[in-house]
Parts: sequence; C-alpha cells; structure tokens
Amino acid sequence: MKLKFTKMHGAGNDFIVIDAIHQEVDLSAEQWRRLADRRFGIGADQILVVERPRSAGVDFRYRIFNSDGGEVEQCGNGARAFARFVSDKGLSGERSIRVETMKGVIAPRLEDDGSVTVDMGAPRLDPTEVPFDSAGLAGWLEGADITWPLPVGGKTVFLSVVSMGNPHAVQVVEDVDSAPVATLGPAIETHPRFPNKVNAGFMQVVDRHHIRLRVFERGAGETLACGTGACAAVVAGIRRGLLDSPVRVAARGGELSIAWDGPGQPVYLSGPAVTVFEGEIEI
Ligand SMILES: N[C@@H](CCC[C@H](N)C(=O)O)C(=O)O
Repeated sequence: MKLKFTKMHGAGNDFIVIDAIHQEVDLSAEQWRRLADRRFGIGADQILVVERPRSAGVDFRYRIFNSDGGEVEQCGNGARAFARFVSDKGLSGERSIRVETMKGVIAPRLEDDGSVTVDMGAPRLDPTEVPFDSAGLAGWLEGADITWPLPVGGKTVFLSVVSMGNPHAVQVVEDVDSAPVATLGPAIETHPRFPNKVNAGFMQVVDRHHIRLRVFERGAGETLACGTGACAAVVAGIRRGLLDSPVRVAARGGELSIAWDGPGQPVYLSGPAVTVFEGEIEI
C-alpha cells in the first residue's frame, strides 16, 4: 500500500503528516513505528493524522502517534504543523480552525508573520487527572503549586505534575545543558507513580519571562522541542512564583512563546510550523 505524506517540523520537533481524508489509513503500531524509524523509515518524533471530524462544531479530528507506535492524547507543536498542513493543502480556507483530539478541542490560528498560535485549553492541575499517584507522598507547597518528591536514579527530584491533555512532570534545574536528561528522563517517564507514563521536563529559569527547556518525551525520547512540555513548564513556573506570562521558551531546536492567565484559563502556544518535503512510501 502506498501512502502520501508530508514531513514537517515545529522548532525541530519533527512530524510525518498524513491526510486520512483523501486516502485510506489504517496502520498497526508496528507500521507507525516503521514510518517513524530514522533508518528504516521516513523518521519523525510523531506522526500526525488528519481526519474528518466526528463531532459537530469542529473542523477536523487530529490523531497523534509517538515514534514508538503508541497513540497519545495531545501534541502542541504538532497542532501548529496540523494547521499549516490543512491550510497549505487547501483542506481549510480559514485562518482559525477547531480540532478535536483524544482529550478535548484545541484551536490553532495562522498568524500574519507565518507562525501559528494554538489555544491548547486549560491545564489540569489535579494529580489524579495527570494521572499521578501521590498516595502516601508529602508534597511541598511552593507558591500555589505542590511539588512532589520522587526518588529516581539514586536521588530525590521535586516534580510539578501538569496535564495538557497529555501528562507532564517538570523539574527546575540550575543548568539545562548539564541536566541528566538522558538518564533521569527515562526513569521518570516509566516511574510507577505515572500509570500512563509521563513526559519529563527540565526547566532552567533565565528570568521571569524566559526559560530554557529540554523534554524527554514519553514514547519518543528527548526531542528538540515539545509544545505541550513548554506549556506545562510555564504553567508550573507561574504557579511556583518563578515566572510571569508571557514566557519565551528556548528549546534546542528553536523558540516557542507561551501565555497563560492562570487556573481555568487556556494556555496559548506560539511558534513556527515548517514543511520540509513531501513524498510517497510503500508501507
Ligand atoms: N511533541 C509533542 C508531544 C507529543 C506527545 C508526547 N510525546 C506524549 O506522549 O504525550 C508536543 O509538541 O507537545
């Protein structure tokens, strides 16, 4: 079977985008994995699938697969690529669209400067919604946030837990370049206190409107940028009293911008969405 695809990225977080409106797409986890494989496939952190909506009042349905083949709830950088894709392909003539995901509706908007801003919805801050099992743990109150002490890799790390539809655990580090992302990342990702696994963020606060961030993503490893990870880090930083909105997030692959007015309010994620090439692959 031949599959048409577009390769895109948002600040270096790279995607294979597939139009499942005009072609039949029904792949197994093994086939998603093969497409995302950087040696035997096209290569990507995530695969994004564009489908017809299933509910009233939305324009599209958006499905997301990590490079390990698992389907997940949300992808912020992918949402920007999604909006650029449906516009470039003429699937939508609107600058603002509403897109249903596994966990709620998000609303990307194409900006005049070529960037895309996404209303990612309100973060979920209750540990049970992440989900995070805090039973028997004594959390530390920091500002309006509770950080949870978790023993991982022979030390105790203090984590803010946030759901942006998908699960995030954010820690503050002195220097993001020397942070043990490759070792602590997988240990946090698979910690039994996170029953659905978790994306592990390492945030260095530069000033109240600027952070540096690395994210070890669930099901994909460290990526050059993580949109929902940037949202979660800024939400955690604001709640801990370390940051004020808006915040510039420097990731290894580029810069994102996050704005958040506080609990119950949506998080806005802005940044680039770039097409790299198009192709067709036998799968
Ligand atoms: N790169 C993404 C997040 C993709 C999903 C994540 N790895 C998960 O498993 O939740 C982003 O930009 O948000």
